[in-house]
Amino acid sequence: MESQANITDIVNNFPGLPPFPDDVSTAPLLRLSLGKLLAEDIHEFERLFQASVEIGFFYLDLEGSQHGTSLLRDADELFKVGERLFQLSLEEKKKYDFSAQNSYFGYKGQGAAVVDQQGNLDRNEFYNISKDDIMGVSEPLPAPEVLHQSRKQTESFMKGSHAIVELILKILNDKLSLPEGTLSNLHRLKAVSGDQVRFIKAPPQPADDRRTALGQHTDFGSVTVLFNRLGGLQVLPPGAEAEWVYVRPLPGHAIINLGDAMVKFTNGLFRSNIHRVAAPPGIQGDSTRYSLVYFARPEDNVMLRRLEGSDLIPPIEEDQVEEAINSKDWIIRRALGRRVDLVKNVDYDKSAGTEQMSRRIKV
Ligand SMILES: O=C(O)CCC(=O)C(=O)O
Ligand SMILES: [Fe+2]
Repeated sequence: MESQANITDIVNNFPGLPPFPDDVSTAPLLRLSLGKLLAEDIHEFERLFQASVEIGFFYLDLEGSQHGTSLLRDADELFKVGERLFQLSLEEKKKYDFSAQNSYFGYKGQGAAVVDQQGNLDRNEFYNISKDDIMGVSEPLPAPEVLHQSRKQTESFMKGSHAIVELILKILNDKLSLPEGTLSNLHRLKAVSGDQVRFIKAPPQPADDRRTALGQHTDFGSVTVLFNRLGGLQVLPPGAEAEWVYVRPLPGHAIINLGDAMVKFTNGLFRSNIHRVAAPPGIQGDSTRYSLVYFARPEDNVMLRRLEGSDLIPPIEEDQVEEAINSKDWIIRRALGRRVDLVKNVDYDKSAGTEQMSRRIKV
């Protein structure tokens, strides 16, 4: 992996927010450029492939291309929407908790999910907006006025993020020498899928009781486009001896990571790295943390199994059994399986993803 020297030359902190401390360990993620990927820079394609195999997380520099700067503008607007959304009363927000209908769209209150095997509860709120709702592929869900008013911005952010996902999938498809369009045909913008935008708010935690706000997990889908501004996101690099390290937020960048579906499609060639959200480090811990995420997932009926057609994808081993599960069922199991308000006795392991495979520890 590259050293972090290449990020010291950019503006490291977000205006109006306390700085990320210099004395905590950070993940040396590759910093890729959207402009270079769009210009078909083959060295940049190679780095994307490398990041997908080695850790499954990287920064994407969005400055310097029109697509990137317009996505950054949309993200800025939606950060403001997220603040207004979470300011609504709890009573109002709870009207949009659709989990009882087996849906992971809408509101999730703080403390609704367990974050570890000990049963500790999460410390953040979510609001998930369905791509299909915004794109007119499904019936619109009830939503608070602030979200009705920002539908156009949400649509623009979704399209911009989805286009980045498509670009990444196309490059990885070519790198794997899969038949043209294999990956993008499983992620069509107008097909029914669990793609969503997520707003997250984590309030400051008491100084003497700072814990995990969002439990360790791998993302469920294919490609995640994440915007955050305060530290707190941590990744667990591969290997038995690995320790949690922070991902330092960088202005002008998205953090991109691969999810379980990409691990399954490539039978473990690509990684879906384990990550979690801890309290923001140092003086950042006194501020409210917001994130904005676009999760791209395979279309609902896509089976999550090894793809045929690439010599680079390892074959299924003799003692390996592939579970027959489609994208929709996988996501519901993972998204709702750790909800204490829905499941009587949460079986933490039953709703696990590809963590074991991603840790690259042979058992
Ligand atoms: O808030 C963040 O930085 C990460 C959130 C995350 O990992 C998720 O929502 O899956
Ligand atoms: Fe995540």
